[in-house]
Amino acid sequence: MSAPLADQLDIVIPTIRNLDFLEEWRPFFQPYHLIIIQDGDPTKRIYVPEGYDYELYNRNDIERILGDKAWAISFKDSACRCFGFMVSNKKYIYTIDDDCFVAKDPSGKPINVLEQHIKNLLTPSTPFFFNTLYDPYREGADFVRGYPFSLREGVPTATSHGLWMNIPDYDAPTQMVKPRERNKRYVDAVMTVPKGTLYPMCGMNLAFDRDLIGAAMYFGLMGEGQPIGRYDDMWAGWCTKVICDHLGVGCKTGLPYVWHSKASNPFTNLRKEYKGIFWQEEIIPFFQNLTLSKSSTNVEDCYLELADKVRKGLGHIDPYFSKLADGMVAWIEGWRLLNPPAASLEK
Ligand SMILES: O=c1ccn([C@@H]2O[C@H](COP(=O)(O)OP(=O)(O)O[C@H]3O[C@@H](CO)[C@H](O)[C@H]3O)[C@@H](O)[C@H]2O)c(=O)[nH]1
Ligand SMILES: [Mn+2]
Repeated sequence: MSAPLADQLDIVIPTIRNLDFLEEWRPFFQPYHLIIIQDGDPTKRIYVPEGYDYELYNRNDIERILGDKAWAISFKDSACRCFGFMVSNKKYIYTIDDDCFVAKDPSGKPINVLEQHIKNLLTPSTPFFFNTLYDPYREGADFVRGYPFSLREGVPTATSHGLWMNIPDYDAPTQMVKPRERNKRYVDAVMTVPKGTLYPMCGMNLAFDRDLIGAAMYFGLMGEGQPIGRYDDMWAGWCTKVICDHLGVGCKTGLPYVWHSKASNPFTNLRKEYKGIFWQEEIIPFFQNLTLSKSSTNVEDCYLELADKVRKGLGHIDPYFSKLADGMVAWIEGWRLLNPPAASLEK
């Protein structure tokens, strides 16, 4: 099996259950280093299948490493995975949920998600003009007639958002009215999300370039003690997309697919996400109308400017958003603590 960039990519897995799913992924994942974020009870022992190279962090580790900034990392929510993005020192991250397994393409061939995500990340994005034949850099495709040649070089790709066969990532209301709906449709396409368009980024099967967008991949304040859950990846998706648009880098969605095996409880999910369902009707226009200043030329500065705009622009909805803005600042402080600029390392 191919294991591209095995020395440049970490796999981040949040888990509050177990890691048995890694047995099925072994042919594809074993060459890579894993960063496991153990959520919930830190005294519980999580078994990692033999033969994997990994580091594992539980809540005690997060508190020990981040100290007075640890509060910004969620507890009892998959949002905890972003701590893995912070501690990694690799250029690329792939994150996957522990109930996602190897899917098969229409020919029955098992899908090597890392191979496809890396292809997506290493080929340019086309956010400024939509190519109707989808990914023009793919074997057997190209830019179609009328596509401006001045734009055909594309821009660097920051994120690669994969999809899911079987259990789709639906919100609780949709899941409640369509409990038996399964995604059986394999769409053989990768496309760039156009500039100025937001998208619902799901953390289930996601890869990104840490150098290009890692510092904005904060999954927010969710789970225990918070008024909202299951909007962790959505929050990160909105923040990263406006910053990618500002910095002129791209976000792709489509291939590869994973097999999402388990539907979480829609009633529990409704309790977690209901505030998000009506808050997002104000949050999304906020992001759609947001512009970042020209002086914000790197991800960290963009993110701190965004935190300030969140405090001012969303604080009226609920005091939660001021706390979330504080969390965004604490996240960058933690990011800088664990990822000091290269120059400061030379001293
Ligand atoms: O308290 C928790 C709950 C879960 N996890 C780990 O996070 C992922 C996703 O958990 P699960 O599969 O139960 O949730 P889904 O509803 O299928 O996930 C979708 O909703 C998003 C919620 O944010 C999530 O990213 C989507 O994939 C598993 O690995 C759990 O073990 C946790 O760490 N803490
Ligand atoms: Mn799941």
